[in-house]
Formats: sequence, C-alpha cells, structure tokens
Amino acid sequence: MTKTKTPGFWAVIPAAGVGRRMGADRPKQYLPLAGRTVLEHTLDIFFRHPRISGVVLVISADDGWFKDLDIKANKPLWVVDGGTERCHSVLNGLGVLMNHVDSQDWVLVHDAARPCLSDEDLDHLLDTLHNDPVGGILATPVRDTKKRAGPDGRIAATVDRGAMWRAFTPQMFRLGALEQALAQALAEDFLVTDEASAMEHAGQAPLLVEGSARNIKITQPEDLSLAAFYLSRQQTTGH
Ligand SMILES: Nc1ccn([C@@H]2O[C@H](COP(=O)(O)OP(=O)(O)OP(=O)(O)O)[C@@H](O)[C@H]2O)c(=O)n1
Ligand SMILES: C[C@](O)(CO)[C@H](O)COP(=O)(O)O
Repeated sequence: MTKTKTPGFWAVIPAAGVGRRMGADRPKQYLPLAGRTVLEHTLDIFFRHPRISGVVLVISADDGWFKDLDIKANKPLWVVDGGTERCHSVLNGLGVLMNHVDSQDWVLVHDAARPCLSDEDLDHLLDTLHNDPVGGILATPVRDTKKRAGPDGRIAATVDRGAMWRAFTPQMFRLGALEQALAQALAEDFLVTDEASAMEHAGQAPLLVEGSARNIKITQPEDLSLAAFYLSRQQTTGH
C-alpha cells in the first residue's frame, strides 16, 4: 500500500512594505519592539513552531535592513524580492515555494507586521483547516457598530455588523490553488488586499477561523505600544 505523504505547512511572510502610515525613519517591520524588531518576533513564531516546515521571507529588492538582523533559521528559509503591492510580494513568495515543494502542501501567508500571533491561534488554524477542502483565515467578529462615511464626512449609513468579521493572517490555502487564484486575479488587474479575496474571486468560500483580537497589524504609531503589551503578556502568561 503506498504511504500517502503528509502535506507540509509552509509560511510566506510578506515584509516588503515601506510602512507609509507608520511614518517612521525605516520600514515598520524593522522598528524596535520588546527588545527585538517587529520582523524578528514574527519570524520566530514560525521558526519555533514544530509543524511549520519552512519559511519564505519576502523583502524589498532594495532592503538594507534585513542583513543586520539576528536571524537563526532552524528550518529551510528562502528570501525573495517583493513587489509593488502586497499581493505581488505574496505571489513572488508562492512562486519560490512552487519550485521546491508539493503544490498540495499548505501555505500560510502571514503579515510581517503581525508579531502578536499566538502559538495557540496558529495551532487552532492548523488543526481546523488541515483537512478542509478550501482553507481559510484567522479572523474575529466585528464588535463595534459600523458606519459608512459620506463624502461630507458624515454618516451615510449604518452597516449591519451581524455577519461582519475582521480578516487577520495567517491565511491558509493549498499552495497550487492559491498560486493559481492569485496569479489569475492579478492577470485581471484585481489587486486583492488578502489571499482569501483571490480564492473568493476564483469561486471558493474560505472558512473563517476565530482568533484573538490581539493579532493586530502594526500600522500606525499607536499600534507599537499595544503590540509591546501583548508580547509582554504572552511572555508572562503564555497566551
Ligand atoms: N508591496 C508590499 C506591501 C506590503 N507588504 C507587506 O504586507 C504586510 C501588510 O501590509 P501593510 O500593513 O499595508 O504594510 P505597508 O504596505 O508597509 O504599510 P503602508 O500601507 O502604511 O505603507 C506588511 O508586513 C508589509 O511589509 C509587502 O510585502 N509588499
Ligand atoms: C492581509 C490583511 O492583513 C488582512 O486584514 C490586510 O488586508 C492587509 O492590508 P494592508 O493594506 O496591506 O495592510
């Protein structure tokens, strides 16, 4: 009886952004956070997790910061050039994986700017999706009432929040299916802001996997102190 290969789980970390909204003296993934840089915290999540087979890091072609990091990769690490938008960077990362691993393996795309992802949420995502026919994303239900703004800056409408969720990362799909869906979306100039949008565009319905709201994306200066709090809490309580 032929032994079926257990699919691997590979991380793609888009880290080629400039951090315009942060307005710092360097790209936000290289800002100091809890004794390291944002990117080092994020990479460590996947380096230390035993179920992650390897990592593809996507950095800007003119990145001058990565070489100075203290990176100890204990599993395969590929470093590739990013692109104009996040979706282009992700596709570049998927392209490298397609040359090295089985297209039926799982890929987890996770923003470098999300260093507070917990091991508990990562395990929950892997456990929930490893046999799923489509894949899915970490997300959390919207808690606040949502308002649509009019051109005058006034409330144009209140949006029903009943079924609204906030998409996080990792976003986890079969490598071949995601690469094909993302390439097709970009070929149609459909510049998606997350991987699930490309899968939806291809007619799939990814699963929403509830995760902790601590999985913030560091975007503006105020996010750094919140991230530092979450990371310090994780070190003392383990979650
Ligand atoms: N061309 C790009 C743009 C973004 N990213 C990455 O995608 C993640 C989420 O993007 P975002 O938070 O928008 O980061 P930036 O694009 O750097 O932020 P800004 O929009 O404020 O410039 C980040 O880890 C960022 O480094 C990327 O790899 N390639
Ligand atoms: C992928 C993402 O983090 C899910 O919420 C988000 O879409 C990234 O958007 P950004 O504008 O590239 O930060």
